[in-house]
Amino acid sequence: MVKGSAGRNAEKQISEYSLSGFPIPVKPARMNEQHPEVTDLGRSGVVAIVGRTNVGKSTLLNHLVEEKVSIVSDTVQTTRNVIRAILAEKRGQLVFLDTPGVHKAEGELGKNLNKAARSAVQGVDAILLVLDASAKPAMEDDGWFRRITREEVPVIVALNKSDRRYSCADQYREMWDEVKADRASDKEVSWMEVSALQGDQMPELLTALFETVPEGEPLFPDDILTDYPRKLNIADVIREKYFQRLEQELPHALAIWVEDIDEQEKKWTVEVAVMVERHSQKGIVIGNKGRLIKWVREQAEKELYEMYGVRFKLKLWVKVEKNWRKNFWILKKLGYA
Ligand SMILES: Nc1nc2c(ncn2[C@@H]2O[C@H](COP(=O)(O)OP(=O)(O)OP(=O)(O)O)[C@@H](O)[C@H]2O)c(=O)[nH]1
Repeated sequence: MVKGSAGRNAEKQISEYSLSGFPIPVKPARMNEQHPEVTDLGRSGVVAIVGRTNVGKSTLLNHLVEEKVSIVSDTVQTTRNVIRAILAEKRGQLVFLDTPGVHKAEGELGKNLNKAARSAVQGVDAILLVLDASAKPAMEDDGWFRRITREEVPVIVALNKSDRRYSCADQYREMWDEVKADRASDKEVSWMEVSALQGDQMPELLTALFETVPEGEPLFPDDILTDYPRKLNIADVIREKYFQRLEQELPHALAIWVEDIDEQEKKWTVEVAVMVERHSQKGIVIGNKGRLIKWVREQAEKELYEMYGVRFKLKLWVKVEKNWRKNFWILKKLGYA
């Protein structure tokens, strides 16, 4: 199991990711035999990046992860959160979540924001609250401050856009003090003045994040990291072909899942499960005399050849999974069902 004070959170996260149908094993922590209190594992955790719109969350994330990242996909979601990026390096692994729904709710204060905010930060190991230090604090910032007084996990507050001459950093600190007093909270947060645009304090922020998350095995094994975006992409191409041909007829619960890629120099053989819910839907995705599935395979192989510059052999297996819908619902959110 994942070690560390926030270990339970990480376990919870993993079970949520696993819900999505992907095998995300949790390996036991390796202990250092001479110093059982020390592990050689590095640190890994899930970080929610929150803050009102336009404060620079995306810019900041892009800068933090640079090329070291495996961007999973903009559309890869768990039931609540979008995995925007996974940063894997020798210090460990940081899984960054974006928070769909929060942006939309941000304009409407009160209940909606509160609900979205609550779900955005639930179960994570650390929260990175991004503020625009070059603009006056807004009601939404107050909302976020209030929310984090209630969170037990560590919070780093990034006062972004510190490259701009006009700074409201002090006003944000005052607002935080007021919120704390109002809530009788003794919550401590770490403050950092950064510029995502210019990259100021980005290495320091990354170090702070690594120090904040628990020690433990990486949340995502390396092979999943390399394979994952490619698998999603191949699944997307196949799914798109089905969409082109079926449109209305498409079984509601159709999911494409790439199970395996065997990379030979001249040809990649890919095992693909085409998941449907009921036996009656099997015929639809196979088509009369297998014509549809053949067409989908050929079209997808052609497109993938153009994309990757290597020949593809797609092996499409239609599978009926009675309980697929539950998974499908999640997969749909994951962006490839
Ligand atoms: N001067 C300055 N501009 C910045 C900085 N960080 C981001 N910006 C600018 O602020 C604007 C918004 O940045 P985004 O990264 O899109 O903000 P966001 O918080 O992801 O926005 P939403 O997706 O709407 O929530 C862009 O024009 C960025 O170039 C910074 O450190 N300094």
